[in-house]
Amino acid sequence: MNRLRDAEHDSGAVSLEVESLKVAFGDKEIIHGVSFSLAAGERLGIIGGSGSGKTITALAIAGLLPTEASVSGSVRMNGRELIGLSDRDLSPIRGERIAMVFQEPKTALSPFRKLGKQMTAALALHYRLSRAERRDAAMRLARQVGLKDPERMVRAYPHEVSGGQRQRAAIAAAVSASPGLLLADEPTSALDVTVQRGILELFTEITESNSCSLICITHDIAVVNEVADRVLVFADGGIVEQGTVQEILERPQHTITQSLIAAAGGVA
Ligand SMILES: Nc1ncnc2c1ncn2[C@@H]1O[C@H](COP(=O)(O)OP(=O)(O)OP(=O)(O)O)[C@@H](O)[C@H]1O
Repeated sequence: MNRLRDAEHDSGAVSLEVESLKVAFGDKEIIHGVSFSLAAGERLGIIGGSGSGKTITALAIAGLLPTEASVSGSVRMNGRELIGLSDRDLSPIRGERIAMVFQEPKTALSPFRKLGKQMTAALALHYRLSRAERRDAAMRLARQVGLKDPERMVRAYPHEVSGGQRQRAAIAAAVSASPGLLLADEPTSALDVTVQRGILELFTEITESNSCSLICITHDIAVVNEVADRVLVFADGGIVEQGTVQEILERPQHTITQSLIAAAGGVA
């Protein structure tokens, strides 16, 4: 297990500097020159209505845009420019340092593989693990993400557990190789309200214990209030407002922000 511990020590939250980021599909520009920064260890919320460009911005940072997209501007991770790097140079940087969690863990997890295998897939890719090492790692991850009865969980298939348990397993898979940045896109939208809070608390715990930065995309300002220090408000492919969560909740300037707060039933 020492190699796994080394991997953990090798970790560290990453910082981002995004400047004049533009994304276009053909001649249609979708993201119109977005600039923001993320300090190492910071938790940033990105809110905005449907189609405002939140997901495309996150995918551009993670280098996961479809090939037909064209990107310009600058994304520096820990000071290193990522835009313009070849796929070969980019994939180890982005692949190992950034992990994503999506809305529906059913799509992130294969229905045919046991959760323990899936939680440790990224680790197994980087390290030659014995069966016992991999099992230990799965149990450790299951405990870390608060999966009760980890023995059963690591042997279960996704359809045998609840939606909240699946999302915990997906989070375990995402953080297993100690990323420096976790990008979560609507991570609680598919879950019952009762399990949402537990998952949001898990994000806070995990970013602290793993020394990891967080970008959480959501249309729900109550989610931002739970997990983020600072928030960007997106509309029409650009940032219309940004500030600390408290500033945005107490003094929203833009009508979009005001309507997102109203939609959440006021300040959570
Ligand atoms: N592959 C694509 N080709 C062309 N346009 C695209 C493509 N993917 C996304 N878009 C467009 O980019 C815009 C921004 O989409 P994006 O998914 O970033 O919005 P979003 O803010 O995440 O919204 P939602 O909350 O609905 O997911 C939308 O108008 C969408 O139609």
